[in-house]
Amino acid sequence: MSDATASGVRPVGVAVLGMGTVGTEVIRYMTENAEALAARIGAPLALRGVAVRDLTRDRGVDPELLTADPASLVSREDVDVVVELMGGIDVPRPLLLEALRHGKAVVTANKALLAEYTDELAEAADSTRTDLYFEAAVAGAIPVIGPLRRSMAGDQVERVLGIVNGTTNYILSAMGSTGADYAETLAEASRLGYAEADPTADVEGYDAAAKAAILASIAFHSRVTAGDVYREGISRISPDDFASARDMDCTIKLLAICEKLQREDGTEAVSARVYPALLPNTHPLATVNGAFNAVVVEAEAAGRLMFYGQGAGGSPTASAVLGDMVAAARNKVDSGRAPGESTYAALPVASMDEVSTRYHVRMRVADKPGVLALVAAEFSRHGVSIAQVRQTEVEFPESEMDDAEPTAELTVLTHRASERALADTVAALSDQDAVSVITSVIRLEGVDTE
Ligand SMILES: NC(=O)C1=CN([C@@H]2O[C@H](COP(=O)(O)OP(=O)(O)OC[C@H]3O[C@@H](n4cnc5c(N)ncnc54)[C@H](O)[C@@H]3O)[C@@H](O)[C@H]2O)C=CC1
Ligand SMILES: N[C@@H](CC=O)C(=O)O
Ligand code: NA
Repeated sequence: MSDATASGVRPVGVAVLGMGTVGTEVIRYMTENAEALAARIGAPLALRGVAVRDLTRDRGVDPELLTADPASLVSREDVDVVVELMGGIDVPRPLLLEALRHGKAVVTANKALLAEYTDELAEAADSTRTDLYFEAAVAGAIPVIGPLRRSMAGDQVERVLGIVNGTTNYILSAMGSTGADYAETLAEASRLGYAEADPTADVEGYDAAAKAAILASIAFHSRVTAGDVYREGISRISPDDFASARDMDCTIKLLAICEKLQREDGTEAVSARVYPALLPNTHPLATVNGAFNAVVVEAEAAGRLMFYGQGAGGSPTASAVLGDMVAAARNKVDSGRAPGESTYAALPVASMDEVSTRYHVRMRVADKPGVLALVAAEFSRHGVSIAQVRQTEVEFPESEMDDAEPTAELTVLTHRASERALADTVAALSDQDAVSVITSVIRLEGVDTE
Protein backbone atom coordinates (compact mmCIF):
# COMPACT_ATOMS: atom_id res chain seq x y z
CA MET A 1 0.00 0.00 0.00
CA SER A 2 1.61 3.30 -1.06
CA ASP A 3 1.50 6.52 0.94
CA ALA A 4 0.52 8.65 -2.02
CA THR A 5 -1.14 8.04 -5.37
CA ALA A 6 -0.57 9.47 -8.83
CA SER A 7 -3.83 11.37 -8.42
CA GLY A 8 -2.53 12.80 -5.14
CA VAL A 9 -5.52 11.44 -3.22
CA ARG A 10 -4.72 11.34 0.49
CA PRO A 11 -4.43 7.72 1.62
CA VAL A 12 -6.61 6.39 4.44
CA GLY A 13 -4.26 5.43 7.26
CA VAL A 14 -4.96 2.08 8.98
CA ALA A 15 -3.58 0.71 12.25
CA VAL A 16 -4.13 -2.97 13.07
CA LEU A 17 -4.06 -4.10 16.70
CA GLY A 18 -3.30 -7.81 16.90
CA MET A 19 -1.90 -10.00 14.14
CA GLY A 20 -3.06 -13.48 15.03
CA THR A 21 -5.42 -15.80 13.17
CA VAL A 22 -7.67 -13.02 11.87
CA GLY A 23 -5.20 -10.12 11.80
CA THR A 24 -2.75 -12.05 9.66
CA GLU A 25 -5.43 -12.72 7.03
CA VAL A 26 -6.69 -9.12 7.11
CA ILE A 27 -3.23 -7.73 6.43
CA ARG A 28 -2.63 -10.35 3.75
CA TYR A 29 -5.77 -9.41 1.84
CA MET A 30 -5.14 -5.67 2.34
CA THR A 31 -1.79 -6.14 0.64
CA GLU A 32 -2.84 -8.56 -2.10
CA ASN A 33 -5.95 -6.59 -3.07
CA ALA A 34 -4.61 -3.06 -2.47
CA GLU A 35 -5.52 -1.72 -5.90
CA ALA A 36 -9.04 -3.12 -5.91
CA LEU A 37 -9.69 -1.81 -2.41
CA ALA A 38 -8.38 1.64 -3.39
CA ALA A 39 -10.75 1.71 -6.35
CA ARG A 40 -13.70 0.81 -4.13
CA ILE A 41 -12.78 3.32 -1.44
CA GLY A 42 -11.73 6.19 -3.65
CA ALA A 43 -8.34 6.35 -1.97
CA PRO A 44 -5.58 3.87 -1.13
CA LEU A 45 -5.26 2.25 2.29
CA ALA A 46 -1.92 2.92 3.99
CA LEU A 47 -0.91 0.52 6.78
CA ARG A 48 0.60 2.79 9.41
CA GLY A 49 1.35 0.24 12.11
CA VAL A 50 0.62 -3.21 13.51
CA ALA A 51 0.57 -3.90 17.24
CA VAL A 52 1.94 -7.31 18.14
CA ARG A 53 3.31 -8.92 21.26
CA ASP A 54 6.39 -10.51 19.74
CA LEU A 55 8.44 -8.10 17.60
CA THR A 56 11.01 -10.73 16.71
CA ARG A 57 8.68 -12.93 14.64
CA ASP A 58 8.84 -12.55 10.87
CA ARG A 59 5.26 -11.79 9.82
CA GLY A 60 5.76 -10.77 6.23
CA VAL A 61 5.21 -7.17 7.26
CA ASP A 62 7.81 -4.38 7.25
CA PRO A 63 9.38 -4.67 10.72
CA GLU A 64 9.32 -0.87 10.87
CA LEU A 65 5.53 -1.09 11.11
CA LEU A 66 5.51 -3.44 14.10
CA THR A 67 5.09 -2.12 17.62
CA ALA A 68 4.52 -3.70 21.00
CA ASP A 69 2.77 -0.51 22.10
CA PRO A 70 -0.77 -0.42 20.63
CA ALA A 71 -1.48 2.86 22.44
CA SER A 72 1.10 4.57 20.23
CA LEU A 73 -1.06 3.86 17.18
CA VAL A 74 -4.59 4.82 18.19
CA SER A 75 -4.22 8.61 18.25
CA ARG A 76 -1.64 9.15 15.50
CA GLU A 77 -2.43 11.96 13.05
CA ASP A 78 -1.89 9.68 10.04
CA VAL A 79 -4.24 6.94 11.32
CA ASP A 80 -7.88 7.20 10.24
CA VAL A 81 -9.12 3.66 10.92
CA VAL A 82 -8.14 1.42 13.87
CA VAL A 83 -8.77 -2.31 13.33
CA GLU A 84 -8.87 -4.23 16.61
CA LEU A 85 -8.17 -7.95 16.38
CA MET A 86 -6.54 -8.60 19.77
CA GLY A 87 -9.42 -10.03 21.73
CA GLY A 88 -10.11 -9.65 25.40
CA ILE A 89 -11.67 -6.66 27.12
CA ASP A 90 -9.38 -4.81 29.54
CA VAL A 91 -6.62 -3.98 27.03
CA PRO A 92 -8.63 -3.07 23.89
CA ARG A 93 -11.40 -1.17 25.71
CA PRO A 94 -9.35 1.98 26.60
CA LEU A 95 -7.49 1.78 23.31
CA LEU A 96 -10.69 1.89 21.25
CA LEU A 97 -12.23 4.63 23.39
CA GLU A 98 -9.07 6.68 22.83
CA ALA A 99 -9.22 6.00 19.08
CA LEU A 100 -12.90 6.98 18.80
CA ARG A 101 -12.43 10.09 20.93
CA HIS A 102 -9.66 11.12 18.52
CA GLY A 103 -12.10 10.71 15.62
CA LYS A 104 -10.64 7.45 14.32
CA ALA A 105 -13.09 4.93 12.91
CA VAL A 106 -12.96 1.61 14.72
CA VAL A 107 -13.43 -1.80 13.12
CA THR A 108 -13.48 -4.68 15.58
CA ALA A 109 -14.31 -8.39 15.72
CA ASN A 110 -14.31 -8.39 19.50
CA LYS A 111 -17.69 -9.71 20.60
CA ALA A 112 -16.65 -10.07 24.24
CA LEU A 113 -15.88 -6.33 24.36
CA LEU A 114 -18.95 -5.28 22.38
CA ALA A 115 -21.32 -7.41 24.47
CA GLU A 116 -20.33 -5.35 27.50
CA TYR A 117 -19.41 -1.92 26.16
CA THR A 118 -21.18 -1.19 22.86
CA ASP A 119 -23.05 1.72 24.47
CA GLU A 120 -19.84 3.34 25.72
CA LEU A 121 -18.06 2.78 22.39
CA ALA A 122 -21.04 4.03 20.37
CA GLU A 123 -21.23 7.15 22.54
CA ALA A 124 -17.53 7.81 21.95
CA ALA A 125 -18.06 7.35 18.19
CA ASP A 126 -20.97 9.79 18.26
CA SER A 127 -18.92 12.34 20.22
CA THR A 128 -16.58 12.77 17.24
CA ARG A 129 -19.07 11.65 14.54
CA THR A 130 -16.89 8.72 13.61
CA ASP A 131 -17.71 5.07 12.99
CA LEU A 132 -17.90 1.85 14.98
CA TYR A 133 -18.14 -1.25 12.75
CA PHE A 134 -18.25 -4.85 13.98
CA GLU A 135 -19.63 -7.20 11.33
CA ALA A 136 -17.00 -9.83 12.16
CA ALA A 137 -18.02 -9.99 15.81
CA VAL A 138 -21.07 -12.15 15.11
CA ALA A 139 -21.10 -15.19 12.81
CA GLY A 140 -17.73 -14.50 11.20
CA ALA A 141 -17.99 -13.95 7.46
CA ILE A 142 -21.80 -13.85 7.46
CA PRO A 143 -23.22 -10.36 6.89
CA VAL A 144 -25.87 -10.25 9.61
CA ILE A 145 -24.92 -7.15 11.64
CA GLY A 146 -25.13 -4.90 8.60
CA PRO A 147 -28.55 -6.21 7.52
CA LEU A 148 -29.90 -5.85 11.07
CA ARG A 149 -28.38 -2.38 11.59
CA ARG A 150 -29.22 -1.01 8.16
CA SER A 151 -31.43 -3.14 5.91
CA MET A 152 -33.93 -4.08 8.66
CA ALA A 153 -33.87 -0.76 10.51
CA GLY A 154 -37.39 -0.06 9.22
CA ASP A 155 -38.86 -3.43 10.17
CA GLN A 156 -40.05 -4.93 13.47
CA VAL A 157 -37.80 -7.87 14.29
CA GLU A 158 -39.58 -10.45 16.46
CA ARG A 159 -37.04 -13.26 16.74
CA VAL A 160 -33.44 -14.09 15.95
CA LEU A 161 -32.48 -17.77 16.13
CA GLY A 162 -29.05 -18.97 15.17
CA ILE A 163 -25.99 -21.12 15.34
CA VAL A 164 -23.40 -18.43 16.02
CA ASN A 165 -20.38 -20.31 17.36
CA GLY A 166 -18.28 -22.23 14.84
CA THR A 167 -16.18 -24.13 17.37
CA THR A 168 -19.10 -25.78 19.15
CA ASN A 169 -20.88 -26.44 15.88
CA TYR A 170 -17.74 -28.12 14.59
CA ILE A 171 -17.63 -30.29 17.74
CA LEU A 172 -21.33 -31.17 17.83
CA SER A 173 -21.39 -31.91 14.09
CA ALA A 174 -18.47 -34.34 14.50
CA MET A 175 -19.98 -35.98 17.58
CA GLY A 176 -23.30 -36.39 15.80
CA SER A 177 -21.96 -37.66 12.49
CA THR A 178 -18.96 -39.80 13.41
CA GLY A 179 -19.14 -40.19 17.19
CA ALA A 180 -15.90 -38.21 17.35
CA ASP A 181 -14.30 -37.64 20.73
CA TYR A 182 -15.17 -34.29 22.28
CA ALA A 183 -11.65 -33.36 23.49
CA GLU A 184 -9.97 -34.37 20.24
CA THR A 185 -12.45 -32.38 18.16
CA LEU A 186 -12.03 -29.32 20.36
CA ALA A 187 -8.25 -29.54 19.93
CA GLU A 188 -8.75 -29.72 16.17
CA ALA A 189 -11.02 -26.66 16.23
CA SER A 190 -8.31 -24.74 18.05
CA ARG A 191 -5.69 -25.91 15.57
CA LEU A 192 -7.89 -24.73 12.70
CA GLY A 193 -8.10 -21.25 14.27
CA TYR A 194 -11.80 -21.44 15.12
CA ALA A 195 -11.60 -21.40 18.92
CA GLU A 196 -10.99 -18.40 21.16
CA ALA A 197 -7.61 -18.02 22.85
CA ASP A 198 -9.34 -19.68 25.83
CA PRO A 199 -11.72 -22.25 24.26
CA THR A 200 -13.77 -22.28 27.46
CA ALA A 201 -15.37 -19.18 25.98
CA ASP A 202 -16.63 -21.33 23.13
CA VAL A 203 -17.62 -24.61 24.79
CA GLU A 204 -19.27 -23.04 27.85
CA GLY A 205 -21.36 -20.76 25.67
CA TYR A 206 -19.81 -17.42 26.66
CA ASP A 207 -18.90 -16.57 23.06
CA ALA A 208 -22.37 -17.40 21.76
CA ALA A 209 -23.90 -15.46 24.67
CA ALA A 210 -21.85 -12.39 23.77
CA LYS A 211 -23.07 -12.65 20.20
CA ALA A 212 -26.65 -13.16 21.34
CA ALA A 213 -26.37 -9.98 23.40
CA ILE A 214 -25.14 -8.04 20.37
CA LEU A 215 -27.87 -9.45 18.12
CA ALA A 216 -30.61 -8.80 20.67
CA SER A 217 -29.44 -5.23 21.31
CA ILE A 218 -29.52 -4.34 17.62
CA ALA A 219 -32.67 -6.32 16.73
CA PHE A 220 -34.77 -4.98 19.60
CA HIS A 221 -33.18 -1.53 20.00
CA SER A 222 -32.49 -2.26 23.65
CA ARG A 223 -29.46 -2.79 25.82
CA VAL A 224 -28.69 -6.45 26.35
CA THR A 225 -25.33 -7.48 27.76
CA ALA A 226 -23.67 -10.88 27.85
CA GLY A 227 -24.58 -11.16 31.51
CA ASP A 228 -28.28 -10.80 30.60
CA VAL A 229 -28.11 -13.89 28.38
CA TYR A 230 -29.08 -17.26 29.89
CA ARG A 231 -26.17 -19.49 29.01
CA GLU A 232 -25.45 -23.23 28.87
CA GLY A 233 -22.47 -24.79 27.10
CA ILE A 234 -22.02 -28.12 25.40
CA SER A 235 -19.59 -29.93 27.71
CA ARG A 236 -22.41 -32.00 29.25
CA ILE A 237 -23.68 -33.30 25.89
CA SER A 238 -22.93 -37.02 25.60
CA PRO A 239 -22.96 -39.64 22.83
CA ASP A 240 -26.13 -41.03 24.48
CA ASP A 241 -27.80 -37.66 23.91
CA PHE A 242 -27.04 -37.95 20.21
CA ALA A 243 -28.40 -41.50 20.18
CA SER A 244 -31.62 -40.17 21.71
CA ALA A 245 -31.68 -37.34 19.19
CA ARG A 246 -31.38 -39.80 16.32
CA ASP A 247 -34.28 -41.83 17.73
CA MET A 248 -36.34 -38.66 17.37
CA ASP A 249 -35.03 -37.74 13.90
CA CYS A 250 -33.31 -34.79 15.52
CA THR A 251 -29.81 -33.42 15.90
CA ILE A 252 -28.26 -31.27 18.66
CA LYS A 253 -27.09 -27.71 18.06
CA LEU A 254 -25.93 -24.89 20.32
CA LEU A 255 -28.60 -22.30 19.64
CA ALA A 256 -28.73 -18.60 20.36
CA ILE A 257 -32.36 -17.51 20.72
CA CYS A 258 -33.32 -13.84 21.00
CA GLU A 259 -36.99 -12.96 20.96
CA LYS A 260 -39.56 -10.47 22.16
CA LEU A 261 -41.89 -11.95 24.77
CA GLN A 262 -45.35 -10.64 25.68
CA ARG A 263 -45.63 -10.45 29.47
CA GLU A 264 -48.84 -11.18 31.37
CA ASP A 265 -49.34 -7.44 31.96
CA GLY A 266 -49.24 -6.85 28.18
CA THR A 267 -45.78 -5.27 28.14
CA GLU A 268 -42.88 -6.60 26.07
CA ALA A 269 -39.55 -7.97 27.24
CA VAL A 270 -36.49 -9.41 25.49
CA SER A 271 -35.43 -13.00 26.06
CA ALA A 272 -31.87 -13.89 25.08
CA ARG A 273 -30.59 -17.39 25.70
CA VAL A 274 -27.96 -19.86 24.57
CA TYR A 275 -28.18 -23.60 25.11
CA PRO A 276 -27.71 -26.92 23.32
CA ALA A 277 -31.07 -28.00 21.93
CA LEU A 278 -32.66 -30.80 19.98
CA LEU A 279 -33.57 -29.66 16.48
CA PRO A 280 -35.63 -31.69 13.99
CA ASN A 281 -33.53 -32.86 11.03
CA THR A 282 -36.08 -31.06 8.82
CA HIS A 283 -35.22 -27.67 10.33
CA PRO A 284 -33.04 -25.41 8.09
CA LEU A 285 -30.47 -25.02 10.91
CA ALA A 286 -30.11 -28.80 11.30
CA THR A 287 -28.02 -28.99 8.13
CA VAL A 288 -25.61 -26.25 9.25
CA ASN A 289 -22.50 -28.23 10.11
CA GLY A 290 -18.80 -27.90 10.81
CA ALA A 291 -17.66 -24.35 11.58
CA PHE A 292 -20.56 -22.94 9.57
CA ASN A 293 -23.05 -20.63 11.22
CA ALA A 294 -26.53 -19.54 10.27
CA VAL A 295 -28.91 -16.93 11.63
CA VAL A 296 -32.67 -16.93 11.05
CA VAL A 297 -34.36 -13.56 11.50
CA GLU A 298 -38.14 -13.30 11.75
CA ALA A 299 -39.60 -9.83 11.20
CA GLU A 300 -43.04 -8.33 10.71
CA ALA A 301 -42.58 -7.07 7.15
CA ALA A 302 -39.72 -9.23 5.85
CA GLY A 303 -41.01 -12.49 7.25
CA ARG A 304 -38.30 -15.13 7.73
CA LEU A 305 -34.73 -14.50 6.49
CA MET A 306 -31.75 -16.85 6.82
CA PHE A 307 -28.09 -15.85 6.68
CA TYR A 308 -25.57 -18.68 6.23
CA GLY A 309 -21.80 -19.05 5.92
CA GLN A 310 -18.50 -19.65 7.67
CA GLY A 311 -18.73 -18.42 11.22
CA ALA A 312 -15.10 -18.87 12.20
CA GLY A 313 -11.60 -19.07 10.76
CA GLY A 314 -9.08 -16.40 9.91
CA SER A 315 -9.91 -15.92 6.25
CA PRO A 316 -13.73 -15.95 6.46
CA THR A 317 -13.60 -13.53 9.39
CA ALA A 318 -11.16 -11.32 7.51
CA SER A 319 -13.83 -10.93 4.82
CA ALA A 320 -16.17 -9.24 7.30
CA VAL A 321 -13.36 -7.11 8.76
CA LEU A 322 -12.31 -5.95 5.28
CA GLY A 323 -15.89 -5.07 4.37
CA ASP A 324 -16.10 -2.86 7.43
CA MET A 325 -12.69 -1.34 6.65
CA VAL A 326 -13.84 -0.38 3.15
CA ALA A 327 -17.01 1.17 4.56
CA ALA A 328 -15.11 3.07 7.26
CA ALA A 329 -12.47 4.23 4.77
CA ARG A 330 -15.13 5.39 2.29
CA ASN A 331 -16.80 7.37 5.05
CA LYS A 332 -13.46 9.05 5.77
CA VAL A 333 -13.16 9.97 2.08
CA ASP A 334 -16.81 10.98 1.59
CA SER A 335 -17.56 12.22 5.14
CA GLY A 336 -20.25 9.57 5.51
CA ARG A 337 -21.23 7.74 8.69
CA ALA A 338 -21.98 4.15 9.72
CA PRO A 339 -25.48 3.26 10.95
CA GLY A 340 -25.82 4.30 14.59
CA GLU A 341 -26.85 2.31 17.61
CA SER A 342 -30.27 2.97 19.10
CA THR A 343 -31.49 1.54 22.37
CA TYR A 344 -34.55 3.78 22.41
CA ALA A 345 -36.98 0.89 22.95
CA ALA A 346 -35.21 0.07 26.25
CA LEU A 347 -37.08 -3.22 26.63
CA PRO A 348 -36.43 -5.07 29.88
CA VAL A 349 -34.70 -8.44 29.77
CA ALA A 350 -37.00 -11.36 30.59
CA SER A 351 -35.93 -13.96 33.13
CA MET A 352 -35.57 -17.56 32.04
CA ASP A 353 -38.65 -18.41 34.14
CA GLU A 354 -40.73 -16.47 31.59
CA VAL A 355 -39.60 -18.76 28.79
CA SER A 356 -41.56 -21.80 27.72
CA THR A 357 -40.46 -24.47 25.28
CA ARG A 358 -40.49 -28.25 24.95
CA TYR A 359 -38.21 -30.60 26.90
CA HIS A 360 -36.65 -34.01 26.43
CA VAL A 361 -35.96 -35.61 29.83
CA ARG A 362 -33.96 -38.84 30.18
CA MET A 363 -33.81 -40.73 33.48
CA ARG A 364 -32.85 -44.08 35.00
CA VAL A 365 -35.70 -45.63 36.98
CA ALA A 366 -36.46 -48.85 38.82
CA ASP A 367 -38.15 -51.22 36.40
CA LYS A 368 -41.12 -52.24 38.50
CA PRO A 369 -44.90 -51.73 38.64
CA GLY A 370 -46.12 -48.22 39.34
CA VAL A 371 -42.93 -46.33 38.48
CA LEU A 372 -44.26 -45.08 35.16
CA ALA A 373 -47.42 -43.83 36.87
CA LEU A 374 -45.34 -42.16 39.58
CA VAL A 375 -43.23 -40.32 37.01
CA ALA A 376 -46.30 -39.27 35.01
CA ALA A 377 -47.91 -38.02 38.21
CA GLU A 378 -44.97 -35.70 38.90
CA PHE A 379 -45.22 -34.15 35.43
CA SER A 380 -48.97 -33.79 35.91
CA ARG A 381 -48.59 -32.29 39.40
CA HIS A 382 -46.44 -29.49 37.94
CA GLY A 383 -48.72 -28.90 34.96
CA VAL A 384 -46.33 -30.31 32.38
CA SER A 385 -48.11 -32.20 29.60
CA ILE A 386 -46.35 -35.30 28.25
CA ALA A 387 -46.20 -35.73 24.46
CA GLN A 388 -44.23 -38.98 24.24
CA VAL A 389 -42.84 -41.60 26.63
CA ARG A 390 -40.28 -44.28 25.78
CA GLN A 391 -38.93 -46.95 28.14
CA THR A 392 -36.15 -49.39 27.44
CA GLU A 393 -34.65 -52.04 29.70
CA VAL A 394 -31.08 -51.39 30.83
CA GLU A 395 -28.74 -54.31 30.08
CA PHE A 396 -26.07 -54.96 32.70
CA PRO A 397 -22.71 -56.68 32.15
CA GLU A 398 -22.67 -60.38 33.15
CA SER A 399 -20.55 -59.58 36.19
CA GLU A 400 -23.15 -57.13 37.56
CA MET A 401 -26.28 -59.19 36.82
CA ASP A 402 -26.56 -60.81 40.26
CA ASP A 403 -26.62 -57.54 42.24
CA ALA A 404 -28.41 -55.35 39.67
CA GLU A 405 -31.96 -54.22 40.34
CA PRO A 406 -34.13 -54.28 37.18
CA THR A 407 -33.60 -50.83 35.73
CA ALA A 408 -35.07 -48.98 32.80
CA GLU A 409 -34.13 -45.89 30.82
CA LEU A 410 -37.19 -43.65 30.66
CA THR A 411 -37.41 -40.81 28.15
CA VAL A 412 -40.17 -38.21 28.31
CA LEU A 413 -40.83 -35.58 25.64
CA THR A 414 -43.10 -32.79 26.87
CA HIS A 415 -45.45 -30.38 25.20
CA ARG A 416 -44.67 -26.69 25.66
CA ALA A 417 -44.12 -25.92 29.32
CA SER A 418 -42.55 -23.17 31.38
CA GLU A 419 -38.95 -23.41 32.53
CA ARG A 420 -40.17 -23.07 36.09
CA ALA A 421 -42.63 -25.95 35.84
CA LEU A 422 -40.05 -28.18 34.16
CA ALA A 423 -37.39 -27.36 36.75
CA ASP A 424 -39.83 -28.12 39.57
CA THR A 425 -40.77 -31.43 37.92
CA VAL A 426 -37.13 -32.49 37.56
CA ALA A 427 -36.41 -31.55 41.17
CA ALA A 428 -39.39 -33.58 42.39
CA LEU A 429 -38.39 -36.60 40.28
CA SER A 430 -34.85 -36.44 41.64
CA ASP A 431 -36.30 -36.85 45.14
CA GLN A 432 -38.15 -40.03 44.18
CA ASP A 433 -36.40 -43.26 45.30
CA ALA A 434 -37.62 -44.99 42.14
CA VAL A 435 -35.68 -42.47 40.03
CA SER A 436 -31.98 -43.21 40.38
CA VAL A 437 -30.73 -40.36 38.15
CA ILE A 438 -31.93 -37.71 35.72
CA THR A 439 -29.36 -38.32 33.00
CA SER A 440 -30.22 -35.37 30.80
CA VAL A 441 -32.64 -32.54 30.15
CA ILE A 442 -32.44 -30.99 26.69
CA ARG A 443 -34.87 -28.48 25.23
CA LEU A 444 -36.52 -29.16 21.87
CA GLU A 445 -36.60 -26.13 19.57
CA GLY A 446 -37.65 -25.51 16.00
CA VAL A 447 -40.95 -27.36 16.30
CA ASP A 448 -43.92 -25.06 15.73
CA THR A 449 -46.55 -27.34 17.28
CA GLU A 450 -47.37 -26.89 20.94
N1 LIG B 1 -10.76 -16.77 15.04
C1 LIG B 1 -11.97 -16.55 14.55
O1 LIG B 1 -12.52 -17.35 13.77
C2 LIG B 1 -12.70 -15.31 14.95
C3 LIG B 1 -12.21 -14.43 15.90
N2 LIG B 1 -12.95 -13.31 16.22
C4 LIG B 1 -12.43 -12.36 17.19
O2 LIG B 1 -11.31 -11.70 16.61
C5 LIG B 1 -10.36 -11.35 17.61
C6 LIG B 1 -9.04 -11.99 17.27
O3 LIG B 1 -9.24 -13.36 17.17
P1 LIG B 1 -8.06 -14.33 16.66
O4 LIG B 1 -7.29 -13.67 15.58
O5 LIG B 1 -8.66 -15.65 16.40
O6 LIG B 1 -7.17 -14.42 17.98
P2 LIG B 1 -5.61 -14.75 18.10
O7 LIG B 1 -5.41 -15.10 19.53
O8 LIG B 1 -5.22 -15.68 17.02
O9 LIG B 1 -4.92 -13.34 17.77
C7 LIG B 1 -4.94 -12.27 18.67
C8 LIG B 1 -3.58 -11.60 18.49
O10 LIG B 1 -3.56 -10.41 19.25
C9 LIG B 1 -2.30 -10.32 19.89
N3 LIG B 1 -2.44 -9.51 21.08
C10 LIG B 1 -3.19 -9.75 22.15
N4 LIG B 1 -3.02 -8.79 23.07
C11 LIG B 1 -2.10 -7.93 22.55
C12 LIG B 1 -1.48 -6.75 23.00
N5 LIG B 1 -1.76 -6.24 24.21
N6 LIG B 1 -0.58 -6.13 22.21
C13 LIG B 1 -0.29 -6.63 21.00
N7 LIG B 1 -0.84 -7.75 20.50
C14 LIG B 1 -1.73 -8.38 21.28
C15 LIG B 1 -1.95 -11.76 20.24
O11 LIG B 1 -0.57 -11.91 20.43
C16 LIG B 1 -2.44 -12.50 19.00
O12 LIG B 1 -1.44 -12.61 18.03
C17 LIG B 1 -10.95 -11.86 18.93
O13 LIG B 1 -11.67 -10.81 19.54
C18 LIG B 1 -11.93 -12.96 18.47
O14 LIG B 1 -13.00 -13.14 19.40
C19 LIG B 1 -14.15 -13.01 15.65
C20 LIG B 1 -14.67 -13.84 14.71
C21 LIG B 1 -14.01 -15.06 14.31
N1 LIG C 1 -14.43 -18.80 18.55
C1 LIG C 1 -15.45 -18.21 17.70
C2 LIG C 1 -14.79 -17.44 16.59
C3 LIG C 1 -15.76 -16.63 15.82
O1 LIG C 1 -16.47 -15.80 16.38
C4 LIG C 1 -16.33 -19.32 17.11
O2 LIG C 1 -15.94 -20.50 17.26
O3 LIG C 1 -17.37 -19.01 16.54
NA1 NA D 1 -20.84 -11.33 10.70
